[in-house]
Amino acid sequence: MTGSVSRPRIGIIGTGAIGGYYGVMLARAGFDVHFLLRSEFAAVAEGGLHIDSAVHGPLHLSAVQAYSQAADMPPCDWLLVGAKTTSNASLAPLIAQAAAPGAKVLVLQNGLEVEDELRTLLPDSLHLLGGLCFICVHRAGPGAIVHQALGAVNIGYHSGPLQHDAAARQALVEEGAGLFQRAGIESQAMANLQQARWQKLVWNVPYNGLSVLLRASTTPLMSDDNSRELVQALMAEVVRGAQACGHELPAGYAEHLFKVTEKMPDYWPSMYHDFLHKRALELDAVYVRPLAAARAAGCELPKIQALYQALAFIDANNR
Ligand SMILES: NC(=O)C1=CN([C@@H]2O[C@H](COP(=O)(O)OP(=O)(O)OC[C@H]3O[C@@H](n4cnc5c(N)ncnc54)[C@H](OP(=O)(O)O)[C@@H]3O)[C@@H](O)[C@H]2O)C=CC1
Ligand SMILES: CC(C)(CO)C(=O)C(=O)O
Repeated sequence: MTGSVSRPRIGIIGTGAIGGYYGVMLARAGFDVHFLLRSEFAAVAEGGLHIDSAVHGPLHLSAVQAYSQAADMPPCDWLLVGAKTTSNASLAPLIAQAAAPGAKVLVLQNGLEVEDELRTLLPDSLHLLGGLCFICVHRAGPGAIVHQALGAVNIGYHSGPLQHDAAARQALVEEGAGLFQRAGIESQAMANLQQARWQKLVWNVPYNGLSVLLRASTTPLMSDDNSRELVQALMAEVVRGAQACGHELPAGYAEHLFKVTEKMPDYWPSMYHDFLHKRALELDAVYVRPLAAARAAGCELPKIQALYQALAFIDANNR
């Protein structure tokens, strides 16, 4: 038995900052949420999930339906993937194990083409969607998540049984956005997932990489003339790359994100946390694939290329 249409069963594949935050919000809204964990399983099964949120105050989900094996999870109607892109290939069998027939798999990750590898490894009967999270969250300890700001999730359809039925595809994406909206989270259905992914890269390409390269969070990056100029130049290259690939981003989008960042609390992007904890950096998703896509469209992005080369060196020497 899966959940009902009005109360679908939701599985979280990878309960870190993103998976934990959205999973807790959905559970608090009354959804039947099941959490797959790895290193933090024992701590969460015993003590629950704690969110220290600057927006909602302290939140505690005490009775967490926690699993250390996907095979033990009940069949889920929606699966939210909250692990890093660097582990996608190894996640595919876990997703398939936890999926109800015809389930919707929503990949809550940054980067370009992150669904492509998963698609080849998942059954054709599963819908694959991408979700772009505009949020500042990080893990502070086992089962402990800090939510500093924002929270919206924009969703688009990638592939699956509805690939050739635009109206049904749109309805499914709206159903996904509706889950988040019912949990008080802003969520929009995006008509074009690839464009939405390029749009998100306008933020992640400069700030994720520069935080690692310069060991600097957003406040110092936004307080220095040289780093401000570099952020703007990198943003402009992402916009150019997107354009070369056929995605005209909304006018003034880079300027808008630059201003949003000036108003954000001081923030260390998720790539910096990976660097700090000696985990693999999401370089393929955030740099390699956008660079390759732009190059294939005849567009070189030299500043992003240089940033990537420096990060690849740092990543190789950090593990
Ligand atoms: N943090 C943020 O503010 C934002 C993050 N993003 C994107 O969201 C994605 C997730 O990032 P984030 O939440 O920060 O990452 P985290 O490192 O906090 O969380 C990843 C989680 O996945 C778990 N995991 C990985 N592999 C498995 C597995 N095989 N079985 C079970 N659990 C597994 C990890 O467990 P373990 O502890 O064992 O490693 C960890 O709990 C990334 O693509 C990131 O770029 C997007 C927007 C904002
Ligand atoms: C841009 C930001 C900080 C929130 O909008 C984010 O989503 C990220 O860290 O990837």
